[in-house]
Amino acid sequence: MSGDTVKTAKIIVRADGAEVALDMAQRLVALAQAKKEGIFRIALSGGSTPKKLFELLASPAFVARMPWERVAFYYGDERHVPHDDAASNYRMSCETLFNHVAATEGHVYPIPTNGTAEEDAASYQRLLQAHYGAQDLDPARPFFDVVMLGMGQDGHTASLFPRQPVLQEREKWVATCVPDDAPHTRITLTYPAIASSRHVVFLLEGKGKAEMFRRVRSGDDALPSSHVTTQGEMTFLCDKAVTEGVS
Ligand SMILES: O=C1O[C@H](COP(=O)(O)O)[C@@H](O)[C@H](O)[C@H]1O
Repeated sequence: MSGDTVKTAKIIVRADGAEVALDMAQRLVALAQAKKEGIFRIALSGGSTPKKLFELLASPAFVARMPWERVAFYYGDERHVPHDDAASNYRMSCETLFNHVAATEGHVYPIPTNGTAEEDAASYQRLLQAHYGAQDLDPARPFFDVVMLGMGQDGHTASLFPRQPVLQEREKWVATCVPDDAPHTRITLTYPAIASSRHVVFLLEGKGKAEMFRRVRSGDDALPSSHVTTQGEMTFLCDKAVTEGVS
């Protein structure tokens, strides 16, 4: 496996957000179809960027092509709010995708938010460990087939926010984070859990992401996104506005 970092990641540029979503949907279908045995495990990103992708996956063309019965959906991060809250990543994914595709029933694993944040993070870690079949991650056996990530305008990814202790976490797979300048306590995959992947794909669109993308690619260590690694391949899937002016 490649063992990519953000510096070695491939950059793919598409015309606009619709083309980014189409590329990602096609990529997910191709990877899921290519995996002939076992469950295809995807960690979804939150925020607004993946909406178009989720809607596309719920469209008839993709419903027909995705081998849903072999696909399991997890979450890279969640706001610690009830699942019906407007800020919930799970709620957004249900409204745009899961409520429309019956075949996903029983294959979606939301981060729980009904206990304390610490309890819910520990509970999600136990679920991942049970699905992995071990307490410790083995670099030779990545858990996720695909981890989808976004990037905030402060350089955060998943809910790995600047200046927060979660950035030093190397043991837990799932941890809490209280951003100092963004709403909601968060629950997030940690760096080692994200690294336990065959593919990491950053989905980026809009000129608001250009500056952070430029800084991450140029190795700005202050940004949480700069420290993402994977045991497999990493790709930045961007629209033109993100990469304009970035070498
Ligand atoms: O808070 C979050 O922000 C990032 C970026 O979100 P976007 O709205 O700019 O797409 C997202 O990737 C993360 O999952 C989310 O919880």
